[in-house]
Amino acid sequence: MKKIYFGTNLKMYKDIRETKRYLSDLEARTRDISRAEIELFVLPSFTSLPDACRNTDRRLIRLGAQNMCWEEQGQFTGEVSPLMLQELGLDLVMAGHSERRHVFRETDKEENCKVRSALEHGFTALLCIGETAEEKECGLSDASLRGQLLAGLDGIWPGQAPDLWIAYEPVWAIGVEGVPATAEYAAEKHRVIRCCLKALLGEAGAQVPILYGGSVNPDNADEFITCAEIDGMFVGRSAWQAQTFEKMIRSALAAARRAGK
Ligand SMILES: O=C(CO)COP(=O)(O)O
Repeated sequence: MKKIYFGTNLKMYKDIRETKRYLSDLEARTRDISRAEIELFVLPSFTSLPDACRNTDRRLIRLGAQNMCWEEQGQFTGEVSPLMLQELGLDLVMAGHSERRHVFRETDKEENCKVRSALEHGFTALLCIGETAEEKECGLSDASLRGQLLAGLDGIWPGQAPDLWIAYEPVWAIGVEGVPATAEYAAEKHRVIRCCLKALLGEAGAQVPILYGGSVNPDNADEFITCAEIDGMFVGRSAWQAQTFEKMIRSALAAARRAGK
């Protein structure tokens, strides 16, 4: 029985009070699901993190940051350092979300610095990768994914693989304008990613969880999760109501087990 990963990125939504209410609701609703079966995580806004950390049972919901600076301290106005996140006792740090790469123009090199720093500071690092619509149209999806992995994981060694998660989020599939990938397409790209992880990290690369994200919703989650290649779901909009997320988790988990996962 494989552990199934379910996570949500709250992006720039929910204030401190809303985040607190959401987390306690999600915690209560999913308490009975064995954490040997699922890994549940939430990435709130920076301002909500201290309160979220104080009030959440971290055995039930792991908490992470949506972004982080790779430097410990210095003249980096507006950035949040790994030491500051360590103070909160966070579990994970995300790097390379499509909105960071494409709205804020972050580079592969920067994502790599963040992944390295997150791992060095004892966090689980969640590296997001995904091709753009143009790359897909030009048949460059696989090359783009390989490139982002090669650059993003530069300097990472197999011993660090147990603390590494990957999210495959095609840029064209994310957000209100996004069109979800078909499960078949997502599974195919997960195979490309797995192959690359093995080439980079050897056998340790075979164990790194790969999550799919991009317009996951209650109608398509079961189909994604029944694919052998897909280890979990990374959800935006459809997870921001605890009740909807709970239903999605229960349904997807049951579908995964029926599929023999
Ligand atoms: O960006 C995402 C998760 O990080 C996905 O967002 P949506 O599920 O809203 O498309």
